[in-house]
Amino acid sequence: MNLLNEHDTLSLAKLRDVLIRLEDTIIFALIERAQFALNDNIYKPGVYEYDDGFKGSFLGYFLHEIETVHARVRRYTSPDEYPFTSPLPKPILPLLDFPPTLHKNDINVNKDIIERYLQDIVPKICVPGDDLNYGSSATRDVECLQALSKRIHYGKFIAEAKFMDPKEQPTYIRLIQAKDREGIMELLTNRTVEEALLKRLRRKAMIYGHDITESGEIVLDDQQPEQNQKICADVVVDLYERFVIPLTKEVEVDYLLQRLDGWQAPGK
Ligand SMILES: C=C(O[C@@H]1C=C(C(=O)O)C=C[C@H]1O)C(=O)O
Repeated sequence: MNLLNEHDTLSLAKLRDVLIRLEDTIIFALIERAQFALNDNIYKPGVYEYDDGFKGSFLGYFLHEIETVHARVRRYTSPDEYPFTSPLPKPILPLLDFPPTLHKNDINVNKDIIERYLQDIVPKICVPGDDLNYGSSATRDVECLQALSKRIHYGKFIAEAKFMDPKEQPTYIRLIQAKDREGIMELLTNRTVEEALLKRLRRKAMIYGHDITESGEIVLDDQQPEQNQKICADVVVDLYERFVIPLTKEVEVDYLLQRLDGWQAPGK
């Protein structure tokens, strides 16, 4: 997808559209996970013994294997990040001329995201207990984590777009040079966008979380409103409010703090 605007810099509007689309991905991934019980055993180390000596939980093993494949494959498209000794084929698609850090970690699930997902989200969306669907549960966890990680790491692109806004750039440069984390955070925060997002998310979670009949009615049981919701809208809103948005902004600030390293403003 082309995320550039008419000046060939990243378009903030297009990036925001991507984040809106990712809301759907995340809600549906959570709905998929919520079909299965908590299955705590997949999060405990020592339940299985792995052939290759891996120590950790079943989910940890699963993620480790998946990320290894991603890293192996990705070196063809982002060779700068993988200092392998053998020469690598040139990427088929030319990489956009962004700072190399923009490409890093865009798929890797990081520790913070995993911890908060396991402590805060899974116990709220799954019934406690064990239905022995370990493979299915772990697969859904991987999908949730990848979607969350992607969304949160999009903060780098968002931050780049904000930095390239000519009206804002001088202020960003001043704050970055002063290493003023709070000032950068304040400048990149857009409360109107955040409020609109949370409202939209609640409606989406409510709508996507209900079945719809062939004539288009939403199946609601007034006697048991909780029972026929596949996912609780409050949990999804809370997830974004306390976890997804703050981490995205953290990524934005971290990205901007290193934005001037080795950079010269055009024309200087
Ligand atoms: C992502 C952006 O930056 C910030 C983070 C937001 C988010 O994570 O949803 C929303 C608005 C901004 O406060 C944006 O401006 O769109």
